[in-house]
Amino acid sequence: MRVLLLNGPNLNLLGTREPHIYGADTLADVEQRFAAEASALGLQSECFQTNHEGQMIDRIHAARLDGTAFIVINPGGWTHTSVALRDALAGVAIPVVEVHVSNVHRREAFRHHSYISGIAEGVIAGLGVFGYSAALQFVAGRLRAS
Ligand SMILES: O=C1C[C@@](O)(C(=O)O)C[C@@H](O)[C@@H]1O
Repeated sequence: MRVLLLNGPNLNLLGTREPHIYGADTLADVEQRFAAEASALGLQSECFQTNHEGQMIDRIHAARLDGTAFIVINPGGWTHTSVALRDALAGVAIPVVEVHVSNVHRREAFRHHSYISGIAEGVIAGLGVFGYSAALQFVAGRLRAS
């Protein structure tokens, strides 16, 4: 069973970007932990980050054909702007967990709306980078049950 971790724009800057909001862990830390935890749960995983919306949409389309059973995605700023990203996720019909490092609901009003939440199985926000691990635990339980 393969889980795909997707990170959108600016998440390559984790660890240096606004650390008071996003913490000190880098994207490499997050991806290494995700791969190790997935493997311990008996899951295959792949991690992908891009700052380019079209590349993200192409990666999501490819997931339809590469055996991806679940997508964990932090869509970054596209959360609040991208109908196209939502359509791509809905179009491939792979279940999705949406993760935000920060508590978007405690931040600026423009972060309160997500185009992704309406097509996600669940949403995690504000748990820091632990949110990725929490998502993975949920996914492992779901895949075990199926
Ligand atoms: O880039 C990001 C990161 C974020 O998705 C988060 O992980 O908290 C929250 C978004 O509002 C923001 O644009």
